[in-house]
Amino acid sequence: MSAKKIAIIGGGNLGSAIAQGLVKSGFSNPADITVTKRNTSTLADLKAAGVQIETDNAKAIRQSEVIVVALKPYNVREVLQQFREELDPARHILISVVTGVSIADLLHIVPDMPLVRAMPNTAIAIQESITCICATNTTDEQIRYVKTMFDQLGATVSIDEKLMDAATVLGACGIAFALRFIRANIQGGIEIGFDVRTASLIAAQTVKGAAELLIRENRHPEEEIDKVTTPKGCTIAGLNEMEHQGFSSSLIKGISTSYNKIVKG
Ligand SMILES: NC(=O)C1=CN([C@@H]2O[C@H](COP(=O)(O)OP(=O)(O)OC[C@H]3O[C@@H](n4cnc5c(N)ncnc54)[C@H](O)[C@@H]3O)[C@@H](O)[C@H]2O)C=CC1
Ligand SMILES: O=C(O)[C@@H]1CCC=N1
Repeated sequence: MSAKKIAIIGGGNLGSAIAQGLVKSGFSNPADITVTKRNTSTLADLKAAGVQIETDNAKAIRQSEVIVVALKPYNVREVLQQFREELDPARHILISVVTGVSIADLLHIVPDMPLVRAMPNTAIAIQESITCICATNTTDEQIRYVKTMFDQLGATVSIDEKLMDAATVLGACGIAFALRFIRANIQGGIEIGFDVRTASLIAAQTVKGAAELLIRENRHPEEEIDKVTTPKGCTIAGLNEMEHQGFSSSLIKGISTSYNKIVKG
């Protein structure tokens, strides 16, 4: 269990998912986590789990050593300005999970801070995130701490900051892309005869199995696809029809559109 106290500034979708993961993993004692939000009514479950809920960011920062900033990109600068006097480079580590706001931008507001940019996804709530990280002004001990924390909440990859926007699309937006793929499978499953609950279970477990084949066995997708596609069989017939309809192309174009949205606005 982590001895450090953690403040999560912005208890929205991602901020509260991080708090849930920290509690579930046992990495932090719930009482050592403070989540802030202006309207705290949506944080009742975290409160019931023993997490401290606050509206006062300055107070949360004063009582913590690790500060996770989970604010929207458009208000992070303004809110960070409001509590920057509370941040002490000798005491605090700042972790920003904010999309598209660079280390240079953040250091402009809070100079000299040990700073980590991290890009997790919402599966962090159940310790299944992939979290990409990069850091500046951090000691080896601080970066080890942050990596250990995110390792408890899934898997961690250290990347160059220039890949952070790409990490956002592939890892964080990727949850929505994967879920839309599963939803389409469920809709197809219902059309060919399953009730929605059974179709959902089969579709989700099948995607989980496919992912585990890659993660655990370190295989290339096409190697596994070859094992499924019987010559003249139904899999290759379906796959080819999907490709004629632009399946891979639409995914690649979607990924590149998401990326351009971050980079070009
Ligand atoms: N939702 C996701 O899957 C992911 C989001 N991100 C990034 O994480 C950040 C947060 O995203 P979400 O959680 O989706 O947004 P959100 O809008 O759900 O959460 C932001 C929270 O900050 C709160 N807030 C606003 N002003 C505040 C203040 N002065 N003090 C304390 N709290 C304040 C809002 O009430 C809101 O609950 C964004 O920068 C987003 O791009 C990154 C990866 C994944
Ligand atoms: O859609 C967004 O802008 C944020 C960033 C990654 C996931 N959600």
